[in-house]
Amino acid sequence: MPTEKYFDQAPPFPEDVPKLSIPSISLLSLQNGDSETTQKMYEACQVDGFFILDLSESDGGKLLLQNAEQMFELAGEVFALGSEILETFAYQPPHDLTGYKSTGKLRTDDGKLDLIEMYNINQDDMVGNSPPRRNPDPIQRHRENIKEFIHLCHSVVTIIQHRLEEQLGLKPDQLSSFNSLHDQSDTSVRLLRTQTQTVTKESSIALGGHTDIGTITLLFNVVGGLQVLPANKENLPANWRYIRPQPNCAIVNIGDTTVEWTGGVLRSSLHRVIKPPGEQAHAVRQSVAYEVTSHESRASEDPTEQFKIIKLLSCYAIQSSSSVSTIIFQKFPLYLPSPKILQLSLNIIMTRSHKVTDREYPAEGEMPARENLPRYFAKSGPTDADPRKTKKDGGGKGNWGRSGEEVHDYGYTMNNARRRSNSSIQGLADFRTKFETIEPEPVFEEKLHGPGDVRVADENAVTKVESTSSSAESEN
Ligand SMILES: O=C(O)CCC(=O)C(=O)O
Ligand SMILES: [Fe+2]
Repeated sequence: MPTEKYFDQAPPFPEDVPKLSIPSISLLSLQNGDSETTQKMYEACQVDGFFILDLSESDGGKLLLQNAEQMFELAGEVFALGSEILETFAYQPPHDLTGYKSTGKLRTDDGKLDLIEMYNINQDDMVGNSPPRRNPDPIQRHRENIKEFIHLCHSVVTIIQHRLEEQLGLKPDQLSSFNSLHDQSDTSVRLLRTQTQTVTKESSIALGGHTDIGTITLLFNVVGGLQVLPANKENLPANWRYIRPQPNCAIVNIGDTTVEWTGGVLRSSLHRVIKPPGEQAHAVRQSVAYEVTSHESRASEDPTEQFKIIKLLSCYAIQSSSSVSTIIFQKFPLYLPSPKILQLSLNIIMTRSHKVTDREYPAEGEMPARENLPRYFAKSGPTDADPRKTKKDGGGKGNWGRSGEEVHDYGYTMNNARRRSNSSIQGLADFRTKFETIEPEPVFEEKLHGPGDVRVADENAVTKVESTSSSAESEN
C-alpha cells in the first residue's frame, strides 16, 4: 500500500468489520536478520500465509513505496485510456495472460460476473528477457519506472525467501534461486481497478475466492475489500475476514508454488475482493500486485531434489494412507529432504488431513473416494490428471486460471478454484517444482551491505524473482 497521501484521499476503513489478525513485520528487521521478527513471519506463513510488511523503516522499503505510488499513478493512466483502446491489448487466454482483462470475463463464486479490471504487465518484457511487446502508451513511457519497481519488489521477495530458507533448514538461496530476474517467467505487475460499488450490483464479489498460484505476492492497496478465509475454516459468509490496508506497508501472501516446494509447511489461503466496507464503497478501488511465478522451464526433471521428494511424498501419503517413512525409503532410498522440512511436512500431512471438518483426504485405512481426493483429482481439475504433472494444461501460464469456469469457455479460469475448506495442502501436487542452483544475487540486506541507496543503477545489484494466482469460490 502506498503512503498516507493515498490513504488521506480515501474514506476511512470502518472499525466494526471482522478483520484477520496477521502480524506486521518490519522489512528492516528482516533485512537485519532479526530472529524474533523472522520467527513471527515464519509463523504467519504457516498459519494463514499472509502478513503485513512494514516498509517504512527501511531505505529500500521507502524507495519501494515511492515506486508503488508511481504504479498507482500508472494504473490511473492506463485505465483512463478506456476500454476501446485497452481492448486492443486484450489478454489472450489461455496462452498469453499479459494485457487487459475487462470486467465480466470471469465467473465469481456465486456464479455471477467479476467486477474487476486488470492489466497484467509482463516482467520479461520489462527487464528484457523477451522481445519487447506492444504495450499501451503509458506503459511504454514508464518502462524504466516499472523496471525499477520490479527490481525493488524482487529484492524484497528475496529477503523474505532468505529468512524462510533459514527457518526451513534449507540451503541459502534454495527458494530464491527459483526466482531469478534473469530467467523468463510469468511474473507480472498486475494493476487492478474496481469502480465504486455504492449501488448494489448483482454481486458484491469483485474477484472470486482464489489462492495465488505462484511463489509470493506483494500487494499494495489502500481501499479495503480484500478478504481472507482463515485456515481450516469452511467457506461460509460468516468466516471471511477483511485485511485492513495499512499506510507504508505491503500485504504479502504465500502462493501455492511455495506451498508445494515446502511440502505444505507454508500455507496459501483463499482470498477474494468484495465490495469495500462502509464508506469505502464510494471509492474507486485500485491495487497493484507483484505476482511472482517461477519459470516453467526451470522445472527440473531431477527427482532427487528435496522439494520434489516432499511433494511426491505428500501425494503418496495422502492417497495411500501408508506409513510415510516406508514410502520415502521405498521410493527415494538415497535421498532425504531437510530433516526439518520433512518433519514439519509429515506433521502437517497427518494433522491437517484428520482435523479438517470438511475432509479432503481419506482417513487412515479408507480407500480414497473421488469426492475426498485433493483438488487436482476432484472438481476443479481434470479428474484423470496426474498430480505430478505440470499445470500446463491445467491452470496454464501465469496465474489466471484453471479450466472450466471461464465465462467464455477459454479453458482456464483466474484462479485455483476451491470448493470447501481453506486447507492449502490440497493444492500440493498440482504445481510443478522448480529446482536448480543459481548464482547468488545480492539484495539490499542492510546487515550485509549497509543501508544504501538501492536504486537500480546496476541491475545486477538487486535481483531474483517470480509469483502467481489461482482460484476458488465463495458465496455472498
Ligand atoms: O486487489 C486485491 O486486493 C487482491 C488482488 C488479488 O488477489 C490478485 O490479483 O491475485
Ligand atoms: Fe490473489
